Amino acid sequence: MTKIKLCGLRGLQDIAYANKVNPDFVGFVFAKSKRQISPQLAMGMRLALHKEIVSVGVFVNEQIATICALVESGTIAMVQLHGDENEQYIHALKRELSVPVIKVVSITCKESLLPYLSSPADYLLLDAGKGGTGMSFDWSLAQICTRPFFLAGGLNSENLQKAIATTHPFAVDLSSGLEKGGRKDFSLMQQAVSIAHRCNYLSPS
Ligand SMILES: O=C(O)c1ccccc1NCC(=O)[C@H](O)[C@H](O)COP(=O)(O)O
Repeated sequence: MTKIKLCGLRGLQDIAYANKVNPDFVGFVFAKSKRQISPQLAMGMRLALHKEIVSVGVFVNEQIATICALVESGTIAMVQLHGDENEQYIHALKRELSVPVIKVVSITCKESLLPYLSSPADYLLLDAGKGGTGMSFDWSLAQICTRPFFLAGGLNSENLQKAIATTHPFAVDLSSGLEKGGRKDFSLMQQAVSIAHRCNYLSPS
């Protein structure tokens, strides 16, 4: 089984869909974006979400105190850093928190991953660009990733199986590919979870 994160959920309807399709993770975007939600809405969504599903907060160059408040309130149980956060920032965050941290790497060339292979983050997330863009990168560039990673960037139910077979991720992460008319679509969410959970590839550990 490959784990799956459904990112950019924006309201209680999306949570009702997630509870039915049962992903491993859902993502709440707190960064400035068309998918940004408030801490108050996120807390309401967390309360409505099944306990077994992990809620991940997505941030871009956020104040550490803001992230800590969301973890301490129980709104999120994992942190995704989608900006220019360096190792010093991640060490500082990890001194404050005991939840797992994901550092996003934007993959543009063969060398993109190299500086992150020894990152203090618990996981890397390989993406194509600034986040939630629906763009893919060249999956062959994931080959040098010697640690468990999330694969993201332009994934959808058409290309998901091939992406998993090519890169062997710990988990996949989708947002744009789950949307129709800018809103999450139940049947796209259901298809994506079913494909990921049927695939049995493990990333290196
Ligand atoms: O979704 C956004 O708008 C967003 C904005 C700023 C930082 C991150 C953001 N999203 C993160 C994600 O949705 C996923 O981690 C990933 O980038 C999936 O993207 P895609 O499936 O290509 O839409």
